[in-house]
Formats: sequence, C-alpha cells, structure tokens
Amino acid sequence: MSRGTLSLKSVGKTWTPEGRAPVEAVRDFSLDVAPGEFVIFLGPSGCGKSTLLYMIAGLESVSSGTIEQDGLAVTEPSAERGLIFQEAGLFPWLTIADNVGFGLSIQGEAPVRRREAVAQLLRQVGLGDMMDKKPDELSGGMRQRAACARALAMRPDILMMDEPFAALDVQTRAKMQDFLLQIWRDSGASIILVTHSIDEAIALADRVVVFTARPGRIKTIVPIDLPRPRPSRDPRYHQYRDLFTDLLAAEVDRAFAEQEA
Ligand SMILES: Nc1ncnc2c1ncn2[C@@H]1O[C@H](COP(=O)(O)OP(=O)(O)OP(=O)(O)O)[C@@H](O)[C@H]1O
Repeated sequence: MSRGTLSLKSVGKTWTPEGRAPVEAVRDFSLDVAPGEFVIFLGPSGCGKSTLLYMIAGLESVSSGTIEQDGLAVTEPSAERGLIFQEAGLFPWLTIADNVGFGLSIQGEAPVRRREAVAQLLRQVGLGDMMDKKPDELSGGMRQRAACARALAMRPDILMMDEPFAALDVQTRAKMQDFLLQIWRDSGASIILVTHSIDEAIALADRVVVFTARPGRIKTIVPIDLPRPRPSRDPRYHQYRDLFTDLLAAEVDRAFAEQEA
C-alpha cells in the first residue's frame, strides 16, 4: 500500500458537552483518500467538517466507525498528518526559523541539519529572508506560509487545513491558492482542505466532498475534471459553480427548516 492512504469507514461523532444535550456532529461517513490526492470538504456552517478533520488528525476520538492511515488505526496525532488552522498558530515569542524548526528539534534533529532544513523550507515558501523575524512582523499570508513550512518540515503524508485562507483578503487568498498547489505538487502529500468557498473548492480540488447539514454525512462527491490552472472564465467552471451553489443551498434550507420545526 502506498504511504498516505486514508480510509474512513462509517465514522460517527456525537459530542456530549457537560450539562447539555448531546450533539451528533458526524454520521456514517465513509471515504477513501488516495496518496497525493487533493480533497476539499465543502459544507454549510456547523455541519461537522472541522470535527471530522480533528478526528482524522487524531486530536479527537471517533464515537463509531474507524479511521485508518496506511492500514493502521488513527488513535492520536502523528507527524505523518500535519494540521493547519485558520490562524497560523505560530509561537509569537519564537523567530520564524525557530517556529518552523520546532517539531524537528523535538524529534531530536541535530542543530546544523535542522538549520539547513528550515532554510530550505523557508526558501520553498518564499520566506527565505524572514528567518529572524517574529510572527507579528509578517503579513497574514506570510504567517500562513510559515505555518505550511512548519507542517511540511515533518514530511507529512497527509496535510489537513481548516479554512486556512478564510482570514485573508481576496487577492492574497488567490496567491495562497497558487502557492498551495505548488507545494502540493512538490511535496507529493495528499491534502484535505475545509472551506466554505465554492471558488476555492473548484480552484484546488481533485474531488469535492459536499457535506449535508448536521449531522454531517456525504451528500455527494464531485470530481473536478478541469486542467489546472482553472480560470473562472471557463464555461465548465460556471457549471461546477452552479452545481455547488444548488447543493449547498438545499442543505442550508434543510438546516433552517429543521431548526424552525
Ligand atoms: N468541542 C465540542 N463540544 C461540543 N460540541 C461541539 C464541539 N465542537 C463542535 N461541536 C458542535 O459540533 C457541530 C459541528 O461543528 P464543527 O465545528 O465540526 O462544524 P463545521 O462544519 O466545521 O462548522 P463551520 O463551517 O461553521 O466551522 C456543531 O453543532 C458544534 O457546535
């Protein structure tokens, strides 16, 4: 089996917050992700996308079903699965180089090798001259690139991203998408990215997994059959856009109807 194969079988998650009613966030979710595949999770707000991502990352347990990477059950976080959040989550007191090298130092990588690896990664993400800066000296887009470098330093087979560009302006977001496609190709890792943005899904994905309203199940899976880069003036782009708009609108309507019932 190639490294980076992910297999979800009938995964379910019910949160049981203390003193409150249980919340069924994810139900009967089965999906295989192939090594090197780019998968997007697209769905209405609160449908369980982040919950599923945290279970795949090993940060949360499943309530039912199984998650396996390369045939082994996922039970805890692992360097083989990197996770990047909406906010870059860098340590503000460390330089960019020390942030990127943090995981390597915990793994006991020798300082000289670590410095070389960090310098190369920072060049790869276009931050070669930012090594000695602190995170608050960088723009939002630069901080997200540093977060990518930090995750890539661990050579993950799967990179997971929870709305990584949601806080960025439109132009920076487009640049970051180009950048992400580049590092995806260079690293060979598979990527699972959560987004609310239909355009982001069409620009990036091999396959888009559309969620139902909560509890999150698979409504449908849509392969994006367009060569990259995917210009928005391509008529087929608009067909995908219309399809996803209709699919999401139906789920949002259903969620509202259930709330009112
Ligand atoms: N730690 C938790 N404890 C209790 N309930 C939770 C917890 N985390 C999430 N939930 C609930 O699980 C449901 C799914 O939340 P989740 O954040 O996974 O959805 P989402 O699709 O990522 O939403 P959004 O797109 O708005 O970020 C929501 O009803 C949420 O309130």
